[in-house]
Amino acid sequence: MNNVTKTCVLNILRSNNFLQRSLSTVAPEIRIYEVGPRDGLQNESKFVPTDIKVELISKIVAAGIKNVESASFVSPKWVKQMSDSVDVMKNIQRVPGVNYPVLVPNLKGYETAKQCNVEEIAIFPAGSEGFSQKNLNCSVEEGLKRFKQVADEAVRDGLRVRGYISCVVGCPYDGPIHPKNIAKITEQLIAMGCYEVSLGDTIGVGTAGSVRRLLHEVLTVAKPEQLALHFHDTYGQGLSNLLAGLEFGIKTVDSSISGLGGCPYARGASGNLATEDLVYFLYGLGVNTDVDLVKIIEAGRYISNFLGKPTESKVNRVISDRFTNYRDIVKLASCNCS
Ligand SMILES: CC(C)(COP(=O)([O-])OP(=O)([O-])OC[C@H]1O[C@@H](n2cnc3c(N)ncnc32)[C@H](O)[C@@H]1OP(=O)([O-])[O-])[C@@H](O)C(=O)NCCC(=O)NCCSC(=O)C[C@@](C)(O)CC(=O)[O-]
Repeated sequence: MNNVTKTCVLNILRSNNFLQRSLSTVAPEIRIYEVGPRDGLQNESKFVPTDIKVELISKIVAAGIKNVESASFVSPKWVKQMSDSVDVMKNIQRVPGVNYPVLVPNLKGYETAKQCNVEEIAIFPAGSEGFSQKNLNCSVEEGLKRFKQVADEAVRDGLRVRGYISCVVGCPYDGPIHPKNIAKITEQLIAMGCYEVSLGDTIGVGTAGSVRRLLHEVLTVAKPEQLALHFHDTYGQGLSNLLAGLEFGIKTVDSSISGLGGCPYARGASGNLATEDLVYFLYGLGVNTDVDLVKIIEAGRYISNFLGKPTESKVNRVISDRFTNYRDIVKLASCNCS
């Protein structure tokens, strides 16, 4: 073995030890925050009728997911797919203990959200100037001012406020984004009263390396329990990015049924990390999840069939119908196929 090979092997062994040590500190429970009915559908050109959206939400909840972002009170001129959000919120059968948050861009959207008796809203400044202009028609600073007005009202009304930051690693218009910029916005969102800030890799360019660099910076202003990870899977890095994030003690993960998703104002953005792939991955880690993968797979097939396109979830694609009990899939994911 030459010296270069020896160094490589040593580095791999060291990183494996590090991985095992850090995985033992991974929380036994992970909170899954489903964004499919909003982030997943907003980019679909075929209009999804209200009853299909409502049925999708109900199937996801029936599978055991407790947080389902269900609608978006943005301008219908900007995102037509979300134009029936009031009807969606009025028609879902709310199950006690389940959180049905909605996206809100400004005070006008907030007033509509309030009329729908929501308990949690999400505000969503951009991490880059280019994306802010395209997505919100204003600068990052103006966006933050606007979102502070919304957060002030919501906190006063006793609602929970979640913050997203988009383009936390890279922007389709401005290129790479410095982690310090994201830490600064995170700090501002927490000061506005956000109980959690979801770090959005909107165009999915992140890697385990860039996610680590980002988290090193953001964790100087926030605790792990104040953060969530939101990865689009454009370059197939979603799960490895997630593993990098879990090593920092973050316990909330956003995902989208069937891997749907993308942003109409972010060129090149593809779907989010698929919920089916996430649940299978968590089974394999032995992380406690009360989610029934068989039912989640059914929900993914339901919406993919409606949209008339194949699922983006690898797990959904390969798990055959012979699995009728999610415990069999847990065994498979744990390599315990007796
Ligand atoms: C922010 C605005 C509204 C500014 O849009 P604007 O055109 O600058 O708004 P305006 O204040 O000038 O108003 C223009 C018209 O829109 C109406 N309007 C204004 N607001 C609303 C509202 N809330 N609901 C209904 N109507 C509204 C308003 O009443 C007026 O109507 P008019 O007088 O012309 O008839 C617009 O840019 C917008 O809606 N943007 C949102 C776009 C969007 O939803 N993008 C996808 C979100 S996903 C994302 O950001 C990333 C994330 C969160 O998923 C994380 C990740 O993936 O990384």
